[in-house]
Amino acid sequence: MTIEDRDDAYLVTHALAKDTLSRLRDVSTEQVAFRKGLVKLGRICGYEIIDGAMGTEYVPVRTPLAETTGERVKGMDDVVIVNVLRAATPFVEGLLKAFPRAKQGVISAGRDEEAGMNDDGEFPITIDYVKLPEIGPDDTVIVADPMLATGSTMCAVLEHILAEADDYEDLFVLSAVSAPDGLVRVGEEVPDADLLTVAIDDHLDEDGFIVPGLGDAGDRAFRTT
Ligand SMILES: O=P(O)(O)OC[C@H]1O[C@H](OP(=O)(O)OP(=O)(O)O)[C@H](O)[C@@H]1O
Ligand SMILES: O=c1cc[nH]c(=O)[nH]1
Ligand SMILES: [Mg+2]
Repeated sequence: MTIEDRDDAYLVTHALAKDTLSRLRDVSTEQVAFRKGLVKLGRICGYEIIDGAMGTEYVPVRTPLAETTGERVKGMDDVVIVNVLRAATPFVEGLLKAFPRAKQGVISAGRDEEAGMNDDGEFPITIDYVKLPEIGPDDTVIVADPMLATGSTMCAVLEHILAEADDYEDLFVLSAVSAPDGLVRVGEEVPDADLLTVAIDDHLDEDGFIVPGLGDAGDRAFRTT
């Protein structure tokens, strides 16, 4: 397993995850390669969640030659993936390669960049659309957003999810790059969530961007400015 348990989060340490994230960070990686990189990273993270959190059960298998015992991943039909629009869309596309039968939720959330960060390091968040599947006690819920900066978006998103779902098997917050501030904030506000990320970066700049980070993930994937 290539997940490292730290005090503030679980780190996905798979070599391919690090390689893919480094290409995403590169300023010369253009839109198509950036989007494909997010898809790839989502798939790798999905496999890591399967390996680290889901486990297998024994099943009888008949090969062309004999009866034998095989293993099957448990709980693949009890997975909920929440796509935090918009930057998570390619990331979720990759996750769905690992969890093809996942139930899917969508929450459209955006930071009010014009209002800016307040003195507590928080952004006002606008939530425009929420559509979630039914979430039950057997479900592994994965809330995906490639960037966890101040944590304002994720806290607002989790508030909506928890208002509709009070019982689940596991709740993962999955990001590609996290800032220490965001991890602390989400960890304090939703202690029940397991925070999973590929990298924990150094700090936030005065505009609330992760440094070194990878810039604005939504803009780079969707070619907006
Ligand atoms: O932790 P926070 O400080 O809240 O920042 C993280 C959020 O910022 C980005 O979204 P953005 O608001 O840029 O929307 P977009 O996905 O449409 O680009 C990113 O995808 C996160 O949702
Ligand atoms: O660094 C950041 C912070 C928020 N959103 C992004 O896309 N990048
Ligand atoms: Mg953005």
